[in-house]
Amino acid sequence: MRRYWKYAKPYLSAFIIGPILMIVEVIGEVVMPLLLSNIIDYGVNGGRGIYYIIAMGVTMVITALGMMAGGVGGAYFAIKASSGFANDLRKDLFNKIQEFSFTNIDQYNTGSLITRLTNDITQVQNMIQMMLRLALRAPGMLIGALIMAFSLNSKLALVILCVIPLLALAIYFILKVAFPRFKTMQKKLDALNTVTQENLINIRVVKSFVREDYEQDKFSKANKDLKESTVNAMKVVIFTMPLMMFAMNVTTLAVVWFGGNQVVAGNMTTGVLTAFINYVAQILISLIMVSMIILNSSRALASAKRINEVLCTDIDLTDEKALHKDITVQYGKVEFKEVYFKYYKNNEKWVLENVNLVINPGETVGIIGSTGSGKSTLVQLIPRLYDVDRGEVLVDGVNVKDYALKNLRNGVGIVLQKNVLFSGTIKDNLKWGDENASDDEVFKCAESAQAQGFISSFAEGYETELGQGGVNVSGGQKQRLCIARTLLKKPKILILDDSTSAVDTATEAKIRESLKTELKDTTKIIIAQRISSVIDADKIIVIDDGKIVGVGTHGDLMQKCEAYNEIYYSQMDKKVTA
Ligand SMILES: Nc1ncnc2c1ncn2[C@@H]1O[C@H](COP(=O)(O)OP(=O)(O)OP(=O)(O)O)[C@@H](O)[C@H]1O
Repeated sequence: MRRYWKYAKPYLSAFIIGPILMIVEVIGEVVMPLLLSNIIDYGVNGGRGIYYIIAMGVTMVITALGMMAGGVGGAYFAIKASSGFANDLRKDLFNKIQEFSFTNIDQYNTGSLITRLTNDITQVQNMIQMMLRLALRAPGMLIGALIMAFSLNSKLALVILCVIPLLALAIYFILKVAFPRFKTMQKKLDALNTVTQENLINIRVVKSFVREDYEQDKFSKANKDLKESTVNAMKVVIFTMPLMMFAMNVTTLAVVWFGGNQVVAGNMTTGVLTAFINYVAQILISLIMVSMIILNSSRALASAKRINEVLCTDIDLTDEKALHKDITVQYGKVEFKEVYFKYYKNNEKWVLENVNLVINPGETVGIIGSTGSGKSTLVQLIPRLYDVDRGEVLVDGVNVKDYALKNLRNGVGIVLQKNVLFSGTIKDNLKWGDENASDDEVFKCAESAQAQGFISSFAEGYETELGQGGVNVSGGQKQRLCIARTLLKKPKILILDDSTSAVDTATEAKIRESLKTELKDTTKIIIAQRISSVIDADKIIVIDDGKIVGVGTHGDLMQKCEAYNEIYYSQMDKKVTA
């Protein structure tokens, strides 16, 4: 609750004025039946005449207008407060996700995060809006109508009191059943969002594998699960309304029966009975409102817990304890000292084991190894995308944990293996590396990444709009744009994680050449599948099953590293066969 108070505070005036205005409506609702009873008893039956009836009628119209103003104002402030609250909460939730480390991101699936950012917040917003409109109105109406009913005829009012505990008990049981069902419903919505999102992102793969039927079945199942869990939860809600109506009708019948007898016996007037029936209706309607508030709150509570889960996630990778927050990467020296790492902390096997390594400023270092040997994992430790479990990674002699994350990552440019572009123009995408870069700088980096040629061939050049994820450029073009984007960052350490795999060898050689001549002082770490991509490197690191099994130039490794020889000859064989 303390967490949510923060979001209510900026809208405190709306949170207070809204319910107060709703009270105006309640007062009107309580007064109206009394005015009606006066018209019947004193105007019609009591013979006070037409002017009395008109005066009462006018009072009723004025009261109704007041009620309308209160209702509209109350609703307006309720909407203002609840949407402001939801807006700020959504923003904070999104910001929190931006702070997530890679490990945190691995914990949640994207569909679930989308549900939490959208539907779950909407549930909380609806609950707040409902609360502000009804939280004072329902109890106000209940108490007001009860007082009026007792003051009109206390014996008859006892009939109403009998039904209240029964209803309260029924609501309690309904809620007990409803809460877990709402929780399940939100989980099913997560699953549906995940299936939908995965399908839409990978629609081209689905089509190329002709797996539409399979995907349709998968979607239908998730959709059916959601439908069933919704029906299951709503059954409880469906049951609430008729139960309330039943109680209302039985109570009204009892009041008409006992009240009617009193009218016949001359102990009660028709006007009072009419007013009484109105109050009974108000009492039961307010009970329905209370039950709706509670029911909706239980749904919103399930959502609030899910939102809280994200907000309370411990960010396992922060720079809070960094000792040198103000320093930046100056030279680009990288050292690994007895580094051990694994993704799943309960696993026995290390993904990286006892890694010791020194990469000097300005060096070009190639990393070679079989798939899954740990190459990407190794380089991701440099900009602290993951933290080591044992040992330390140093940049310019300082532990990466002691840098401000922003400074470290500004100094280390990494082109990830699974890199994506964003919707927007090519220039927008490149400027992602440095939003203040001049056009000349953008052109220069595109040139170095060998992207200038194909960009100029597009009719719109740098203003060409890229589709979502960069769908309208080829794989190799996309890789070159990603490299250019990273070059704009002017990093001291440049890491290319298999970033030229889709680029032809001649273009790749040109990229290597331009990196060599134009980024002389930058430390370049290049992960590659092809030995030809790193053959000229100052140093090649060979990784096998998470361990470094060879470090040296191509010549050194050919002489002393068996694993390197295996890779080399397997690639030469392929070449000969090809
Ligand atoms: N996010 C992750 N969560 C859990 N395990 C992971 C994750 N990323 C990689 N792994 C595992 O860690 C090991 C090393 O993976 P890594 O991506 O570093 O290999 P790689 O040498 O770069 O492979 P490739 O050449 O195929 O890109 C593999 O066994 C892989 O399954």
